[in-house]
Amino acid sequence: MPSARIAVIGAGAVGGYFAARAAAAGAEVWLCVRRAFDRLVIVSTGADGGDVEAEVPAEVVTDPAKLPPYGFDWVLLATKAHQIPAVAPWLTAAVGPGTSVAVLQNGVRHAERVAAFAHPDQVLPAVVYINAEAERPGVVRHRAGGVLQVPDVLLAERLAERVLTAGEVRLTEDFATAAWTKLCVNSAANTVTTLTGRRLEVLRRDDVAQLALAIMKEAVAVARADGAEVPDGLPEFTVRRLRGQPPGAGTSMLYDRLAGRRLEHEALIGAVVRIGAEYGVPTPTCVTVLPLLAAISDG
Ligand SMILES: NC(=O)C1=CN([C@@H]2O[C@H](COP(=O)(O)OP(=O)(O)OC[C@H]3O[C@@H](n4cnc5c(N)ncnc54)[C@H](OP(=O)(O)O)[C@@H]3O)[C@@H](O)[C@H]2O)C=CC1
Ligand SMILES: CC(C)(CO)C(=O)C(=O)O
Repeated sequence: MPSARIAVIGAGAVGGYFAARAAAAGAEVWLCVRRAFDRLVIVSTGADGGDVEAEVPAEVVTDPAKLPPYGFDWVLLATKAHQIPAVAPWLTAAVGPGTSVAVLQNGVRHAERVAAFAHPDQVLPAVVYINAEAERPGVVRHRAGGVLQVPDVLLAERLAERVLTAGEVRLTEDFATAAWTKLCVNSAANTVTTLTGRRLEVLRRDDVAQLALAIMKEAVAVARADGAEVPDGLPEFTVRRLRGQPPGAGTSMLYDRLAGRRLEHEALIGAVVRIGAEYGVPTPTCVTVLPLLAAISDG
């Protein structure tokens, strides 16, 4: 008897990695995909520096009508934020009255994104700490991390007990601050890597680090206006930490640029600009770079 039956909608880098963790914890895993693949493989770096591949036991389905009718305990939603409308048929098919929905995405105000599909009591927003890249359908390269930060509510305890492990689900009493803290990081890291077309090593350039700091300082001001208690020194700490990421580590938005896909900029630096405007907090650096991302994304 599996610990839980879960559907992963958005079986890319994040969805693929946490699908693997859920399968390892004994869950029955269904991957809801649009591009079929035979098997999900997680690639990591072994002690000798070579690749280690682990195959994940999971069902792969390409048609929402093919999902089992008996209902899922959990949906792990791990598309990009702007892809949610496109996966509406999957959400409609997979979410029933007894289903909880974990939203594994960057940005803030996660629960609002799935309000059309699930009651707020069924939704668990999650800040994702990982560095992973979907190299092709069914193949995820995991470089670092693998922790979800979630509100300290009953659903979170259930996720830790039945789908993942306690070490992978970190509870916080102030989720808004957690989400904003991560958004401050993404507003800068994802932007400078995507604009330069380079991985996080680009932050070792002092001029690029200065741009990242300017973006993050604006994001911190907006976060605080929105009630988040982001720590002092977050921008400087973040640049130091990102400079130390493993070789090859990029950002989820850079991977989209490299693959010629639409970008997630509106949910990241775009959210800083929009919410800043709501509070009258100026974000001149973010306002300046946002159209560049939009131009890359929309052509
Ligand atoms: N990658 C990372 O290291 C991190 C990412 N995040 C966040 O996690 C979230 C997910 O990012 P990430 O995993 O990198 O993204 P990916 O692009 O790797 O994965 C998204 C997945 O969603 C699938 N998808 C999109 N539209 C559909 C559709 N209509 N039907 C079925 N599947 C669909 C994509 O399929 P297809 O392959 O067909 O496009 C892809 O497999 C984002 O909010 C990101 O910001 C947070 C922390 C780190
Ligand atoms: C922090 C970072 C850059 C790690 O991958 C991330 O969240 C992303 O790639 O979106």
